Order: sequence, then C-alpha cells, then structure tokens
Amino acid sequence: MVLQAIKYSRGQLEILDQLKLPHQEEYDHVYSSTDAWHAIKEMRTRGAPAIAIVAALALAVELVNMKLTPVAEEVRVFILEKLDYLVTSRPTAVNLADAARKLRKVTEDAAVAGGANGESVREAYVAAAEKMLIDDVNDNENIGKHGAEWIMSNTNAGKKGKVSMLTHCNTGSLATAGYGTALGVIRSLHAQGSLKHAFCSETRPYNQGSRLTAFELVHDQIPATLVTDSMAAALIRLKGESENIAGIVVGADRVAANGDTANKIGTYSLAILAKHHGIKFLVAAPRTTIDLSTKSGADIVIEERPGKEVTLVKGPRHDGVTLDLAVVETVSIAANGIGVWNPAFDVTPADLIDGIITEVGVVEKDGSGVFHLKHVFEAEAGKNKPSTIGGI
Ligand SMILES: CSC[C@@H](O)[C@@H](O)C(=O)COP(=O)(O)O
Repeated sequence: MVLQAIKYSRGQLEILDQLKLPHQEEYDHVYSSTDAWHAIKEMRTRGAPAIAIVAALALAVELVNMKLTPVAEEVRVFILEKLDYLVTSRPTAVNLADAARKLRKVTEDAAVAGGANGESVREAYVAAAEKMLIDDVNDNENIGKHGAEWIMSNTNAGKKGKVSMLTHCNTGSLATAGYGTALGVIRSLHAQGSLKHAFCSETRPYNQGSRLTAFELVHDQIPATLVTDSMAAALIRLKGESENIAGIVVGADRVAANGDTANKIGTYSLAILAKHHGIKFLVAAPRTTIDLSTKSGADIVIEERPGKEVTLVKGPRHDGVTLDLAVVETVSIAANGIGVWNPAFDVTPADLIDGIITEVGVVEKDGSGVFHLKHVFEAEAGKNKPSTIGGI
C-alpha cells in the first residue's frame, strides 16, 4: 500500500495527522483555508511541498463547497485574500509562497478573461491547484531517478557497488504529494537495486526522522537504521567504509539563488561533516523550492518555534515492554525554567553542497564554485535531459 499524506478528491481533502505518527494513522478533514492554516501551523501536515499543496487544495475545497457569487471580481478578491492569509502560516519554506504566487496569477488571468464569471474563476483556480498535486509526484519521481543515477556514477562508493546514504528530517511521501525528494532518491536507489543501507537521523527536536522517515522506511521495507543526530559523525567515521556510505542527501525548504539552502535544523552540521570526511552532500528539491528572488541564505527568514517543542516529548505510554496506544502522555525532558532557543531550520552555505538534485537534472557548481540555478527553469520537467546540468 502506498503511503498517502494527502487524500484529495474534488470537494474533499483529508490529511494524515503527522503529530500522531508513527503509532496512530488518523486522517483529519480539511474543509477550508482556516483549517489548513491551523494544520500547517501545528505541523499536523508539514514538509515544504506538502504544506503548499495542502494550502492550495484546502482553498479549492472551500471554493467548491461554498455558495458562489456569479461576480468574477468578488471571487477573485476572495481567493487572493485567502492566499495571502495561507502564506502567513509558516515563513521559511518557499513552496507555499511560490504556489500562492502562481495561483494568484491564474486567478487574475481568469478574472479578466472574456465572459468571466464566478464559476469560471473558481474552475480555473481549482484546476490549477489540482495540477500541483499531480505535478509534485511526477517531479519527485524524476528527482529520485536523477539523484540515484548521479550518486552511482559520481561517487567513489557508487563506482564500488551498492551504496549507503544518510538522510535527515522527513522528505518522503509524508512531506510531499508522494514519493518524496531526498527520501525519493533513497527509494529510487533501492528500487534499482543500488541501495545497501539507509541511515536516518532522529532530527531533534520534533523527531521527523525517528517518527516519520523511519516509519516510511519500515513501511517500504527498505533496509535502514536510525541514529540520533549526535551519532552522525561517528557513523561516517566508523561505518563509512564498511557500509560504503556515498553521502548525505537532504531536502530543502528554500534554496536561494546562490545555492545557499535552508533546511531542517541540523542540516548545516551534516554538511560540515560530509566535507570533513570527503563524502558527497546533496540537496534534493523540486524547482518550486528554488527561490531566485532570495539572493543568499542571509535573506531567508528562519522560523523560530515554541521552546516546549524542545523541553517536552509526547507519545503513547510505553512501560519498557508494551506500547499502550490508549494513553498518550507528555513528559518533560529538561530542567524546569531553562531558557530555550528553537530555530526550526538552518542555512547550509552553497560551498558545502556538491549538487542540487531537481526534477530536470542535478545542478553542480561551475569551475569557480558557482551554482547557476536559473538554468533549471529553462529546462522542461520530465524531458530526457542529461542528469547533470553542472557548469552551464
Ligand atoms: C521534501 S521536504 C523538505 C523539507 O521541508 C524538510 O527537510 C524539512 O525541513 C521539513 O521541516 P518541517 O518543519 O517538518 O516542515
């Protein structure tokens, strides 16, 4: 069975509540943009592409189920106001702002088209939002393919045989419309028989690695091992050779024009450790995550989340032997009264990144160490592009 974080049919949207995973698989209905805003803010749905798609589809559902005015201008204003509101839910991942920008344009165009009415503006919006869901899965499958090919032909480990990879946070089916980005690369390596082992980091403080990535790896029966974030360096030093670890592959919340990449907190330390040990550090992201209007990482707003996400841990009771799903407990794991700093993301400078895997190929730096990311927007997704766009 395929893991599905987002269930959609016209007029109906359900999201898998990711705060209850891995122990309970419960879907929440999303009826409106307000529902989506709260689900995103509370991280019941999360991951840069998934956030954008849930927001876009929630407004589609709201539009389909409401009593619609026949006046195109009124529907246009309603949609634009809701999009502006949805974008305020979480600031760092650019996919949501990118989706809102594209949907705004579709709406504006539909509202000034000849013979426009409320129904035609609504239909244009809904069709565009639905296409985003389909496009994201296709893009991720292409990211997986390009990434796996690149790793097998551009790493020493790949030239030796089956490779192992370390990944961080959750970038799989749960973080996207399906298949995943960085985890899609691991899925693709596995599907083509090139994966020896996957390692996933716990990803403190919200444990997207141990709760969500581990859940996906177990679900897909991919050989995998969980490590805490603090074990990553020792893993590469002590098992790098024996496990034939080719590199570290992560997702992204926003890639700036120069290649600096915001991703889940802890990503930057992994990039430094990859550099120290001479293994590849790869970012896997669809073009919706590349933001040419952000010049560098210094311009990316980093979301800071409540301190209690660091000091408290929530989960079903476990007495050391048995898991009791009926009792969900919150326990404190820090000294009462301590101050907490909880940035949800960090920025990895472009110079620590070996390649950015997109749906149209893998972008490498040119001879002067510069990523030319604008070229990915000139390529066409899914068309038989060479897997390496580097140096153009
Ligand atoms: C394909 S998801 C890429 C990123 O969004 C992912 O690595 C990440 O940082 C998610 O953060 P989250 O705070 O769980 O939304």
